[in-house]
Amino acid sequence: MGILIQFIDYAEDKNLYGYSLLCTTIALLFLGLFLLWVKEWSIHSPTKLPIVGIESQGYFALLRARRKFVSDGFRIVRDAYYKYRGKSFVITTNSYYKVVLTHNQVKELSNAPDDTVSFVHASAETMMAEYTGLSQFSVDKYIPDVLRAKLTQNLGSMKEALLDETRFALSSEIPGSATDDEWVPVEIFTAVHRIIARINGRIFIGLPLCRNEDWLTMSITFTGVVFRAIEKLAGVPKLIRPLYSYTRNLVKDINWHKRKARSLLDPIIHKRLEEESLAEENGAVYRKHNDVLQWFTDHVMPEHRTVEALTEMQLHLSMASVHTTTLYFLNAILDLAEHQECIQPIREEMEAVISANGGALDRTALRKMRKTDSFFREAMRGKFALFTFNRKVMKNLTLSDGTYFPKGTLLAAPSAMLSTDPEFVEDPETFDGFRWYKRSLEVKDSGAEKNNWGTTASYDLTFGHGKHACPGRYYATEEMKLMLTFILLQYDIKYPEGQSRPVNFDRGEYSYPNRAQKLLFRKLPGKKKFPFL
Ligand code: HEM
Repeated sequence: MGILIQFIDYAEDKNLYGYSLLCTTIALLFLGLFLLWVKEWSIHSPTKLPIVGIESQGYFALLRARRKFVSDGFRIVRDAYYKYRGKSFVITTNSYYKVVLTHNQVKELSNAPDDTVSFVHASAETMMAEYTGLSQFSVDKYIPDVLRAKLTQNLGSMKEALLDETRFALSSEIPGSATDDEWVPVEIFTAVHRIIARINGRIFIGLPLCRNEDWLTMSITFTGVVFRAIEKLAGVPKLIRPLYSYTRNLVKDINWHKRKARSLLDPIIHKRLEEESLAEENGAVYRKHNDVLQWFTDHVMPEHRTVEALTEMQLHLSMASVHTTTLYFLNAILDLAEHQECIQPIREEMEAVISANGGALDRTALRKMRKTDSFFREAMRGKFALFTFNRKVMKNLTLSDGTYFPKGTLLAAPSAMLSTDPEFVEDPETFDGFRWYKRSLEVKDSGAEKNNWGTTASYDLTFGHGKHACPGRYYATEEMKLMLTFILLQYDIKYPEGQSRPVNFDRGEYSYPNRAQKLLFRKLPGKKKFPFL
């Protein structure tokens, strides 16, 4: 202290007082930043639970653990899941600590109020919303509210649009064979991605924009652009993220997509709004469009009836739906091409239920395709995502088993582990396409729907569970069944000679099928089996 006073006296003498004050301020600032840095990059847990994935103490060990999670996250979580069986633990992912919940804890939290555990705040944090600008409309809950209130209920009235677009999408993306005997190679990832983006576009924004190539490309690429920005941000400490994001202009591509999407939607939204107000002025009835854009327009507060807000919601919707459904369908079709023995029983069931339904492919027929249902559900066990049911604790919380979570803790359920745990699934290592179908035959009427694809449980979390369970899941499952029906009633599929189901590639929290894989398609001989094809 004496030295400091002497230094200040000296500085005053030498008229250096202002200069030394500046130096001290800068030094304190750096000290503060350093302490914040140490806090973020030190090994600590939000709770007293064991931390997994870190091999030793110290800053560099934590850095290594975060990198390791990206390459080996599935294995690390699997080892810990069985080591601490029935108990929760903490994992350091590439950027956060997350508490990994048990299925009983998922059950307890599944309908907890949003001011206790929040889905939206967890998404905003993990999607780095403050940099990527992705929180604005999810916080308003417009998207899930509209989907819950309108989408599933309107699937019946959208039947013709769904059939029309599926037919158009398949004929556009799957090349026809010249002769019935010819096998044609199809880049299956690209084809499925585009088919799903096309069908979603028809339901989300309608004709003609859904067939616009720019819109199609954007609804496919937006997710990748956002996730690339998130991955880059996750690799740098929180402290320098604002500077990093600004200097690297990470949101440049996101903003470009938003501008482009706005320019495409602008004339459509304006036309619709003008026609509606003209009809109102003339006392005429405005015939509303039957698509998600119309439902959003009707639902939002007046200040959000703008091109900017409605476009942003459409981009969010693409992000929630296009990649997820593509990865799901891709896993299933790769499994189906491998399990040739399942193709004919599924095809026969499709033909039988459609014939019994008077030749119509509608929701009633789709619901009765229980072998298809079972196959899809089996295809996703242990794949897709390491975690779902992501939540953020909004106030200090103690669960009934005594586990304590301080405010701010991020929670997640190990969905890939639960769906491959022998406690919940008999003989989990075996792929059995008709597992859930056989189970549904064993249980009597009321229990049968538990085996339905799309029904969630605390140990079956592909679509999450509880009050935030995916509101698009009934649409997604019907869309995928529809696609598969169109494929199997018109084509045979198989792997190119000498190839078989490629193993998925795990990266961080996600599991990806091989995107370069080709499948061979061959037109079935004879005339079309049903008029809707
Ligand atoms: C196979 C495809 C899909 C999968 C695997 C999937 C999976 C999920 C999961 C795991 C969640 C979180 C649930 C939770 O934490 O409890 C979720 C939420 C959500 N999904 Fe999906 N989803 C799919 C398709 C779709 C589609 C097609 C749409 C839109 C039409 C959609 C819209 C949403 C929305 C808006 C949420 C947020 C729900 C909320 O805020 O409460 N998803 N989805």
